[in-house]
Amino acid sequence: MAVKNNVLVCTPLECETLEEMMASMEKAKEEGADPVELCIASMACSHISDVDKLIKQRTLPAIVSFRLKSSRTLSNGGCYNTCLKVLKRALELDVEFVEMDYEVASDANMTEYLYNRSNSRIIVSSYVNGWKPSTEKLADLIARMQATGADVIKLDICVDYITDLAPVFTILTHSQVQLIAMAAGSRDLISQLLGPKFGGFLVYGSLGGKSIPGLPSLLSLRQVYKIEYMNADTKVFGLISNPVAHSKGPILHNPTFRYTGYNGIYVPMLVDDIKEFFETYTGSDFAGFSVGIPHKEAAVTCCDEVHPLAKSIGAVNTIVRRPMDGKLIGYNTDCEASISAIEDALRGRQVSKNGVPHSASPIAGRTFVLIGAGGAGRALAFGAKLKGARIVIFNRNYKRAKALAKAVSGEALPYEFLEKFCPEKGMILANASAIGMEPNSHQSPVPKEALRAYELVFDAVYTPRNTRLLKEAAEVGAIVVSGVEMFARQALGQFRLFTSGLAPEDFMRKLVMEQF
Ligand SMILES: O=C1C[C@@](O)(C(=O)O)C[C@@H](O)[C@@H]1O
Repeated sequence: MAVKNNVLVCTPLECETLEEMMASMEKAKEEGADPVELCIASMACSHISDVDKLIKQRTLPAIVSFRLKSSRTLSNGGCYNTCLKVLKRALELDVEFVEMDYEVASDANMTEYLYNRSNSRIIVSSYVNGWKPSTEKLADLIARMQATGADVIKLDICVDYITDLAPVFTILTHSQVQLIAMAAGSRDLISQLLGPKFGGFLVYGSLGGKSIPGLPSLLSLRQVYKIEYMNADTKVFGLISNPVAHSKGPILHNPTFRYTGYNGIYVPMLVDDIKEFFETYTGSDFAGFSVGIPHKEAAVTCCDEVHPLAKSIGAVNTIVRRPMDGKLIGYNTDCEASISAIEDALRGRQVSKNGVPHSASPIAGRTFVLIGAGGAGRALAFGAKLKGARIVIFNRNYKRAKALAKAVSGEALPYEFLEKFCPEKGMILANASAIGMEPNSHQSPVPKEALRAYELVFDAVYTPRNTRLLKEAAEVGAIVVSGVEMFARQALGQFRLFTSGLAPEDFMRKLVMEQF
């Protein structure tokens, strides 16, 4: 049985009135918050007098904070005085935690209160903004903040790239003082998700199931990531992609880690520069990666060794750090996943004369029309070629289409010809472009009438499950194969590589059916 850590999960409450604060607190309790942060600066001026009541009636342990920068209605001078008043009162009322900006904690007016506090623990916070964090600079800032008598130090960090978080993790790991690192931006989600692994004192989650940039939802922290079970030995797996928020990987891999008893976490990583990412995160803690758009081709050059199939495809969607020597090994699980999904669907229909399914690939000798020449397109093209199909490629960037066609001895045609392309009936169509993906689910790469030329239509897009392309293909009588099928199969292949052989296929399939 896994042991729980003692990391606190907190949700900040920013409400205008006492009633709203109380109602949100109840909701936070239901969603699994340990303490709530009562952000008093968010309360309207006329309700500040309710702070006493709010603290006394709280139903969860609380952090009372007054962030000077976010005071809703008060002018600067009034704001500062109100801030001191609120924090002093919170100390008098012995609230569990009182949080204050570094400049407030350094104010002589607070010294006596800080010194004479009884049970309240003091969180001193500072913004790390406008400079790139380094371990030296962060350590220096922490030392200065500690001198105020803080029990806990909080760094409110603003970074441009996911790689800027590496020194933050180093500081979290080595800090002698209890530390909170809060980085709120779309590239910073892992600052909260991995906080418990690196020894963070507390992490934040948002209320109401909504994750806002940089802040995972409380519900996902509790139900998907189960971060209360994370510890220093937890291996980190991540999806390197841009965009990344659409991925269902976390809701598939995380429960599967727990089901198999593997101590791992799978997190979305919004990465801009994959090369820089691997130059920065070199430790064995970062054990494996899925690679999504647009990095699958560049990923090949980041690996120390690449599996022959991935090498010939020229795209990697899975990277494992080999425990023995730390080398990065690249694989491609998209190819087998997509081609086997198409084959199985065709086999469902194709039965030989004596009633036994054909053993040869049902793709062999067929015309395979491919839209897209990126990482997923390359996997499909090479897979179809291996099975003996004739490949015709359409891609908005014609040069890329031609290069891929050359590599698979196929043909590239200008994108405008796609709509009218109908050399024969009964072809196979595969969309490996992002057309039709949420939020553009009203789009389809091929008009409905043109779909009559195809026996089977496959869409690599899996959000939504039933894309417009697939709906229209089904309406004209084609066999349809959803990207969800490919997603499930490629994820199973990844999980096997991540864990050196675990492959709970039935469990993963059931999850996909229930959750997608
Ligand atoms: O194409 C996909 C989907 C994916 O990017 C995701 O959305 O989770 C993960 C990749 O590994 C895979 O090849």
